[in-house]
Amino acid sequence: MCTVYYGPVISPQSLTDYLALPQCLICVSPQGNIEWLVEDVESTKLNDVLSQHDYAPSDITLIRLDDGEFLMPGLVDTHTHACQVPNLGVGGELELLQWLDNYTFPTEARFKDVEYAKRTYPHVVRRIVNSGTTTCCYYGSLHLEATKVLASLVHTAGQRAFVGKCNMNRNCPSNYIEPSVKESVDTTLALINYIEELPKAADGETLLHPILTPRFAISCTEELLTRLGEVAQSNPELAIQTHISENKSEVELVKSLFKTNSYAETYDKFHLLRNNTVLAHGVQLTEDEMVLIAKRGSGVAHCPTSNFYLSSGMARVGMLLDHGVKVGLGTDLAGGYSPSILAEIQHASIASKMLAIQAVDNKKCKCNGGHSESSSSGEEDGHSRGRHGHKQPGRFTNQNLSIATLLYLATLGGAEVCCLQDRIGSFEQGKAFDALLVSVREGDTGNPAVWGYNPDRDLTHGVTAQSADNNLIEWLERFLFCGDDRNIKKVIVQGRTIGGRDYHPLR
Ligand SMILES: O=c1[nH]c(=O)c2nc[nH]c2[nH]1
Ligand SMILES: [Zn+2]
Repeated sequence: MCTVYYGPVISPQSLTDYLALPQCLICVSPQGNIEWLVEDVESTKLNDVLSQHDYAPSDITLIRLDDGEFLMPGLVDTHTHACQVPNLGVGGELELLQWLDNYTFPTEARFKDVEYAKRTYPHVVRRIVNSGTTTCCYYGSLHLEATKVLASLVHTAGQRAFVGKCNMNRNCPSNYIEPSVKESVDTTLALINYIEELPKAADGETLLHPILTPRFAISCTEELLTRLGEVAQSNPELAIQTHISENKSEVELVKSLFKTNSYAETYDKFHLLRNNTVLAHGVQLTEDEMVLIAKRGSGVAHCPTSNFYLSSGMARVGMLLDHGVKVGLGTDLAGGYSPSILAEIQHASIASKMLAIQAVDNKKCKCNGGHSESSSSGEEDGHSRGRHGHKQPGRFTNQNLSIATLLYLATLGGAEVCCLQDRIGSFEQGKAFDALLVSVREGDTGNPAVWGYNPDRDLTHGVTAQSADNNLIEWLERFLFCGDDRNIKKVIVQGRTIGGRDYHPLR
């Protein structure tokens, strides 16, 4: 039986535009795909529309959204570390390389104990799902068995995901390092095989995918990257995730270890930059690297919470977009301290505003003469020069990210980074129904912030057609900036509810 949702719907369209449809009808097939969508349906016309699609009301399950509720595409987390969740919110006084040695490697080393993984990972996956993440790119630890536990849990939960086991055979502590290239590659292949052999839904599509996960260039020898590049080349569909250019000391170390001119060039040398590569961070990327990444079609996981927390800097998202690089958002737990992509939306917005403010300040300095050019995080910003010698920004460079752009990065942009844009990220006929049912009603959610403490706004008395689309735009904005998991009533993947406040599987 099909499920038909009726009510307000938000759906991204492009980096600069999204649909806010107050009275939308979405029909979801038993397989969880969007059969059809009708944008403007008055309540009185509901049965007419159903019968136009050859349905009698008894043929379908109708879910009418309550006042103050809306549907939006599920959030995509393009980069997180399941094995660092036990360390959330600790260690933020350090920068990347010291933080890895002092906090992160010891935390991940505990997953050698499979029983620890079995106790820990269920909470990790549940928390991430209930945060509204319908698709997630997970890093596991370097351990095969613990990462199989993670993969099985994600599979059972029904989340759309990529799960990878870290490859790391140098510059790591002796109790948390792979003993040989062979062991690293063999266990990687074993995990890929394990994930591919997990049971498939009879009529559904595969939600869980393996992903090649060289931790970062510093923790991999040339021989290991060569072998991983070969694995990648023999399997073009296999996704790849790694870190790139997060921190200045890291970038310098990579260039000296590999004798390359840039971090991106290093991965490219080993055939690891391609259209299904997810590159976390990119804070320090130069414009030449952006050009190369765009040429290879790789995507960047922008992780602003982590970038602020570990004092890495602010990724130039606008410039990446102007170079045609695909960009999504990532929580990067536990470099980031929130499992919610909403926190990344908020921090991405702030980071873009900081960059815009700095750009204006730098420009004023130049106009007054005498100051050297600087950019927030790189040594150059490389735009073509205008008549007065000022660099000319593109459409997004140095601009505040708009609500439309933030929404896009969190949904369809993330889907592009994962090469899943034909399946998820927006509501379109034929796509999978991966969605959130959001409520902004205070009484419903226990989150007064979203309702704005305004006694004159009483949704219980209904939304008028005239005011509805304005309200909807406002609801979205409030949810993105003041919302949290209390506002997410249902987390839906491939048509199936897998989490959210209303999800009580054991009852
Ligand atoms: O934010 C990060 N988290 C990590 O675990 C990591 N490893 C390498 N580089 C990293 N960056
Ligand atoms: Zn990371």
